[in-house]
Parts: sequence; C-alpha cells; structure tokens
Amino acid sequence: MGVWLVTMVNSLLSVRNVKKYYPLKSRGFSRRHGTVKAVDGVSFDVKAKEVFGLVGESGCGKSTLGRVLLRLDDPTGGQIFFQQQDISAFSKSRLTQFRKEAQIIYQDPYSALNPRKKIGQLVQEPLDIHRIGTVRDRRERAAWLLETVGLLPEHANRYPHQFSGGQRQRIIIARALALNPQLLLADEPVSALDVSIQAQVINLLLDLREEFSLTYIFISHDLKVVEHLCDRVAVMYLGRLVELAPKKPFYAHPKHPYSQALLSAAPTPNPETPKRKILLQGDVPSPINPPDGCPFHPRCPIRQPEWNECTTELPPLREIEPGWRTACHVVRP
Ligand SMILES: Nc1ncnc2c1ncn2[C@@H]1O[C@H](COP(=O)(O)OP(=O)(O)OP(=O)(O)O)[C@@H](O)[C@H]1O
Repeated sequence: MGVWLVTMVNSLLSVRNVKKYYPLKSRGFSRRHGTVKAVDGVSFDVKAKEVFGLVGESGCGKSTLGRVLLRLDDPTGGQIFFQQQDISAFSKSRLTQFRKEAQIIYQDPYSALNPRKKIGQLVQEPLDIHRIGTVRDRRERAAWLLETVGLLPEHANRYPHQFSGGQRQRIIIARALALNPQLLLADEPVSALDVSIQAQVINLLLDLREEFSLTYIFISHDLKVVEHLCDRVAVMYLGRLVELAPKKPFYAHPKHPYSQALLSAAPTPNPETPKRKILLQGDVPSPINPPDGCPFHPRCPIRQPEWNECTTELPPLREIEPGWRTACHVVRP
C-alpha cells in the first residue's frame, strides 16, 4: 500500500482496483442472467507527460476501461484519482473542470463530426459550451488550432465531407485540444486510417505532446503503433492487466506468455527477418464466465499439467523488475 501511495503522489492519474461489470439480462425478462466482467480489478498509474499504451485483443475491456477512467461511465468498484483527487467524489464544478482537463478521441473520424456544421464551428464548440473568451477569441483560437494540427485557417468554412479520413482525425484532435486539456485518451485513433496516414497522425500526436504538455492514454490493438508512440505498455486480457512494462525492454523481451504471443503475431518492419509465431489455442474465453485461476491458463503455451496453481489461483500483478509487473505464476522476479 505504501508503494501505491508514493506512486500516486507522482501521478496525474491513478487507477486502483477498477472494475466494470455489466448485468446480463435474458431477452424479455428483467431478471439478471449473469455478469459481463468487462474490467476486473485494474490498477496502474500514469505520470504527467507520459504516453501510456493499453493493448489487447478485441473485447478485452480496453474501451470500457477508457470510458470509466474519464467518468463517462461509473465503475462497479475501485477508485480513479486525477491529480490525487477521487473523480467519483468531484463536485459539479470540479467535474465541469475535469471535462476540460481530460478529453477523448475515438476511432471513427467519419461519425464523430456533425456533417451539418462547419469545421470552424465544430472546433470552436467546446469553447462555446464552456463560454471561454469572446466570440472573436473563440474564432481565432479555432483557426489557430486548425493550423496547429496541420490544416489551414480557411478550412474553418468547409464541411466534414470535404475532408479525407486523416484530415478529419486532425479536426477531431484540434477540437479535443480546444480547452487545453492535460490528459488525452485516444481510443484506437488511427485504426480506421490508411497505414501511410496513420504515421502522419501519430507524429502529429507526438509533436502535440510537447507543445501542449499532454499526457496520453493510447488504446490500441496495434502493437506497432504503440511501440512508436508510447513510453510504457499495459497488456490487457479478459478485463485484467497481465503485464505492465517500459516500452523498450518489453518489445525486446516480453515476459508474460500472452504478451509473447501477441508480439510474435505482430508484423515486423523487415519481412525478411523471420519470426517464430506463437499460435494460441482456442478463442478468448467469455468475460461472462472467465476461467478459474489464471484467466490465460486454457490458452497458455508454456503451462505444464502439473502446475496446479495456474488453474486454481489468480496470479497477482507483481513486480519482477523495477517498473515491470507481470501477472503469471511461472514468471518470477
Ligand atoms: N454496455 C455493455 N453491456 C454489456 N456488455 C458490454 C457492454 N460494453 C462492453 N461490453 C462487453 O465488455 C467486454 C469488453 O468490451 P470492450 O469494448 O471494452 O473491449 P475492447 O477491448 O475495447 O474491444 P474492441 O477493441 O473490440 O472495442 C466485451 O465482452 C463486450 O461485449
């Protein structure tokens, strides 16, 4: 607990044992039929100006966690601290402030912009809602933001359909920056874009991190993108973190067998360098009925039948090297 408190003091965001369960109701009945454990006891800290990557296969709970972190959804359990303050205890005015300090960018740049509004209006809108400055100030800031993200001030008078996917994602980024946030949660922000455009948007995000002193939580299933952008990587599996590590050593030698499998399946920059792919057996189990013991044990390629604790005990996320935590009975400090 002592260590947790020290890391919290140095963090912009601290997440403690956060859970998000959804009741599963059978059709036509209101009676609870089970529980989807979308996020099941996640803890980590994010330092100011850090780029924190959250990776894992589809359905592992990344987006649910992201929504809970920004209080767009209430957690079933646990606590989230922003600047050491519990976000669930925010007063109405503190919550309004938090809505300025923490912004989210979603994957789909096509549906995120109202097609009937001009770009200038869309970028200016957060400033209008929070009544910041005069109308002229807001218009000028919107024009400046458009330039900052690599567009032209005159684009303010055009409509979303007149832009490409990459340009729209730039517009969404400009809008997210309007209120000068500290934390930007980007949920798969480039996965709908062409690979060539992805790199441009990622580089823009890196430049903006410096210019705006931003902290990012970057959610992605694409390990290559995370490698380029992030300082640390958290790997999620069935609603839990299974590994949390600094980027460079993680990509060189991931320790958790699930991380090893994920990385072995990611494309390499040089296709001529052969890589031994680790093929996982079966599908990701349902978060309605997760396996006992280690949630990864039914698919684990290194497990031996005699290792009983893998099937009976949940492995804690324990530190195995300074700053590196892994949830596996076999991987030891
Ligand atoms: N509102 C909801 N009600 C019931 N179950 C939900 C709800 N939202 C998410 N889930 C379930 O929670 C689990 C985690 O979903 P989530 O979207 O957070 O995963 P993800 O890792 O972001 O996946 P993806 O990359 O496909 O978006 C899934 O099994 C999903 O079906």
